[in-house]
Amino acid sequence: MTQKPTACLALADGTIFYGMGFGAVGETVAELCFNTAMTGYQEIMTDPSYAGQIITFTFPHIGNTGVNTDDDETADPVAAGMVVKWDPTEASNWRATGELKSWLAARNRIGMGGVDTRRLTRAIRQQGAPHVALAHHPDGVFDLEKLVAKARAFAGLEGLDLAKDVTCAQSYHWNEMRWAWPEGHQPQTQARHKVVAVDFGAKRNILRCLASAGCDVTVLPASASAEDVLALNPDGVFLSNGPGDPAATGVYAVPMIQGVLATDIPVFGICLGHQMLALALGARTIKMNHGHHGANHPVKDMQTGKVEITSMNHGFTVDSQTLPAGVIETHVSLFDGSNCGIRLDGRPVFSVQYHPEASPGPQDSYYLFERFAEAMDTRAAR
Ligand SMILES: NC(=O)CC[C@H](N)C(=O)O
Repeated sequence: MTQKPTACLALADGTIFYGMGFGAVGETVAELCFNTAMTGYQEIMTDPSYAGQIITFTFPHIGNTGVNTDDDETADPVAAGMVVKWDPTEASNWRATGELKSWLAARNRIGMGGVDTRRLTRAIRQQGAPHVALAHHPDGVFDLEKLVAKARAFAGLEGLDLAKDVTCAQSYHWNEMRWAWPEGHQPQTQARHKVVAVDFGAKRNILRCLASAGCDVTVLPASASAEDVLALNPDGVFLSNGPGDPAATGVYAVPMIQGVLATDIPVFGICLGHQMLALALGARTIKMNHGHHGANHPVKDMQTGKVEITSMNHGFTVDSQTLPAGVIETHVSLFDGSNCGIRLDGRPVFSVQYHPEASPGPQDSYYLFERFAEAMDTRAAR
């Protein structure tokens, strides 16, 4: 780096990384993770599950496709900041309607380029997701001691209910479908099933996938009780992804889920929804060393032996050792053997740790939305 650094990342262990700031000016503290996806930085930055985290992108060219008005997974970026190898260049893509840098600045998020992201990623893998302070000051003046102290003072994501910060304020209706079709799948143009989706920080493409599988979706805030959910007389209940510690959000969500499980209504959960379904069934969740964040994670379907390439974003995991009798492990990560899916024996209740809606990522797992719709068809036919 020949220019004077304008950004600085301080890890709680005292390690300092310098780079060039972009986006918003200021300071922020968070947990640091790395994401290995080669595309989809806009979807990643706006995934509500990233609340409380700064993302290191291992793919070096971030920003070159700009930003557009279609790819946000929620209204604002939710990740606390981004760290990249190269300073983003000007956008060059037919879909671009703006530049990453000004988009980040307008949304008050800090970016830092010119970083040795390989070294940083190794640090994350070795020490576990570190607590960090990220500063962007155009004058290049940093109080390093204060930044390290800020990073140390950050308590981390364990025990944090962040779903309450990113859930919708009020219930709403969703019927927008996907724009593109995964190969071999057909859109269901008739909404056949009334689904309640409980929003712990839902990505828009999940709601689109539900609509595309034939669901008429009513989204409820995370604080919804079982009575609120059942009052809508749903054909199926969906539990969304979301940020933070599943055990903390589970304090109020688990009783809701257990109330739903007392009926015969089909239930489908993704990521945080998967973790909290597991909690509701009596399992435990634990914090991972550095989590899984990327768009190429191989997962094995334990029933068929088939491997799916999946999109992932999680820092907690269901401890498969604690799955009670009657809860079947359906999917397992081929990277580390961690749990990636469960189902309740003999019941249309299932969930996955990964993201079948992709955004970004491969479309291998879209069948799960259709499986949910089929479960509702089966119940209706009884
Ligand atoms: N994408 C998600 O829903 C993330 C779930 C949870 N917050 C985790 O980090 O494990």
